[in-house]
Amino acid sequence: MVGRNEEKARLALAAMNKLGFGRKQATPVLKRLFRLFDRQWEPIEADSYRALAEAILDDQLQSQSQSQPQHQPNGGSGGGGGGNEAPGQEEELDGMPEISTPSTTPSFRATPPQSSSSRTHFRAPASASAPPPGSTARGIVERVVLAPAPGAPSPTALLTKHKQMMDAEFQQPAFFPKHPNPQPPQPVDMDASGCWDVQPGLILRSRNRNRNRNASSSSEFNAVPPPDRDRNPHHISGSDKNRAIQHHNRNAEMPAVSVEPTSSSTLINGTGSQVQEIDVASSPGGEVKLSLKCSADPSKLNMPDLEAVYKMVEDKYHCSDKLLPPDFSIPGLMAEICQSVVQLGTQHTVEHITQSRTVGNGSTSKCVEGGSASSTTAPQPHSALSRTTHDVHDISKGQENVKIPIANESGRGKCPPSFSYVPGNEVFQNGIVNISLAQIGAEDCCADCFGDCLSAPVPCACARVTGGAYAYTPGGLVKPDFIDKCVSMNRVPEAHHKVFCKTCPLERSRDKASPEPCRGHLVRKFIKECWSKCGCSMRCGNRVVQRGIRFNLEVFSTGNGRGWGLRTQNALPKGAFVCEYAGEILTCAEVHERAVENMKNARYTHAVVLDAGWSSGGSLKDEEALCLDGTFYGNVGRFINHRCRDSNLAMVPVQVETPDRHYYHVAFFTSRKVEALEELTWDYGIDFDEELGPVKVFECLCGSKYCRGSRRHRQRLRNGNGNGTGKKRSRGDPGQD
Ligand SMILES: C[S@@+](CC[C@H](N)C(=O)[O-])C[C@H]1O[C@@H](n2cnc3c(N)ncnc32)[C@H](O)[C@@H]1O
Repeated sequence: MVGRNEEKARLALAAMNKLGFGRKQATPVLKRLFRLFDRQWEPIEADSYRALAEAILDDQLQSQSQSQPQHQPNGGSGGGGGGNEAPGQEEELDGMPEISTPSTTPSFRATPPQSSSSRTHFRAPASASAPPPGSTARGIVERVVLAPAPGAPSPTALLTKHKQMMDAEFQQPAFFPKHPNPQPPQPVDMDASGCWDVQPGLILRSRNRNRNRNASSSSEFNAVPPPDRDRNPHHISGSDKNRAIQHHNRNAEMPAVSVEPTSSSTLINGTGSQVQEIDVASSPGGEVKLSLKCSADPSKLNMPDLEAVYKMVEDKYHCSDKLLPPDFSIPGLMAEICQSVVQLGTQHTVEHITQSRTVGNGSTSKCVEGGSASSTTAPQPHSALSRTTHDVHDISKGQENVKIPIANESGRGKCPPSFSYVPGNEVFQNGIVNISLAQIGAEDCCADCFGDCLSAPVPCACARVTGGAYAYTPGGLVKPDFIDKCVSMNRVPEAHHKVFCKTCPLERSRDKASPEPCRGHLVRKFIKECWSKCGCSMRCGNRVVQRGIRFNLEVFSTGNGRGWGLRTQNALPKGAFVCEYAGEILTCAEVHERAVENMKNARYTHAVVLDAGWSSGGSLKDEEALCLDGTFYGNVGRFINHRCRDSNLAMVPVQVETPDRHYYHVAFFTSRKVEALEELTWDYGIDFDEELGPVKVFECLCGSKYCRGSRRHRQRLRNGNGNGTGKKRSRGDPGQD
């Protein structure tokens, strides 16, 4: 074993030698690391001996700071830089071969410059350098280096980790960039205590690091001095709290930057642990120091092993299905680390990570997501549903025929709010959807057909719904005249036939005791597709919607206040099926309840009323008055934004599984040719002036010249000088109930 160690040590020292570290300097550090890593070579050899090189660099810096009188710790010998070893620890790597230092200049030399004024370091104030009273034990300094992430980053790649045993005298852990800078850095004296706060309570002044050196002691920081705003030229008000904040140190020579985590990155799990502070300090020499502060009940906290913390965080990310969650962010990752420190550090009171699998900015990873594989979604309150991460490469996670990426032009890793992707509708709770083969009579299907109904000489029974002619062309498009009629229904609803319920379930859902009179429901044109009882094949031209999305779509951030939107990657002809609006099938009453609840949480309910087949004079039972809610379970249809009048999509009710018109598919077809990358929009048919009690209608930002929901337009109507058409009912608005 000694022979193997000898050889390993020889190679390690040779590698260090190439970096300009002599044997004398490298050997003691190597010995320390060897012991620290339980005599394992793997962590030492990893990344071309990176841990070793960094530890040597640390030693160099430490020994330099030790040599500075103002930072000389009280007593104790120099640190590891000179290779001082505790007695009795020499023998571990006996037989280490002598390696001569080459006289040639190495590719980069990490040897510190001669004078302390020409090096860069971060150091605690002199007063903070003294070891805590009575402290003689070796402390553990644990460092997290956020490494640059070339290519697709992984949490493991982002975190380079090593631990370094340090003597108690080593009070000033130095922070380095990942690679030593070949150019000697500019002289910097980074007195962290010189950084001030601009936001008391949010960003704290740097603290006495020495207090937190004992691994088993609880965290203790210096009290926060009041901010000296007069002296701070960069005071930023609370409204700017998500921005990077410039701090200046007291002598205003060395800038430091403090970055607060965004509010979402501090939304952590039930342990209540959050990143209270993320400080980023930079020096003109290009060095950057990051520090995290999180807090836990000091009476319960025992500093956990950093490896365990890393493992906990890595486990969470591995659970996010190989890809990083789309809402991945560095502050989110830091939050995970803080959270894991606290969780592990207080493990005797908090269960291990099975309780919490949050990743990124608080989204729950897929591996614990309940999902919705069954045809009925869970009846628990949705506010309590766990959150789902999105796959930026395909928001449908493989559930559609095509991948539907989330375009992220801003490059900031932004992501749509969490919801569970379902390619088709799911019954929530009380809604009755009568889907049974027995219900499909001979008149509702074409059992005798074969192959493609569209190529048969006589249209089949399924075409009866569309007047005996198929709505689709052999090329799979909806015929232009059919689409035009659907469009016209949205553009001039008053010119189309409406039915009026005796007692309207929509009104009942809002006020059961004394519902308002029905405001009418447009009688829409349906398409009936062939289905299971039909004799034709799946390739029959009368099966379009049921075959799913065919065109390449993408979800994108509109960037103009309308949130996320849907667009096509390629040009689309008129009449092309884009997608359906899928979601939970709820009764109108259930949706209204949800909408009111969501409103309290400043969240819109994305629901569409399935009233296209409500018949005249009837009195629909509550459980038959259905809606589709895509808020929590939905497909890409939930991203289609509203555009007043000249939208490029038309909504068509399509019957697939049942002739019962209380339930149908809400299918979107292009109402005209659409250009590549053009946003896909639909006129929700909203009356923006309608009062819906607690449920608010959004202010329309569609930009159409026909816009009826902009603030200006509504103001004009209120002032009486608009040409409003009077009150009309909003029916298909996925932005309200
Ligand atoms: C079905 S969702 C559409 C997707 C949504 N933009 C998102 O980010 O999830 C409907 C919601 O989008 C927003 N929205 C849609 N069209 C809009 C428009 N023209 N102007 C302003 N907001 C709009 C409203 O908040 C509405 O409640």
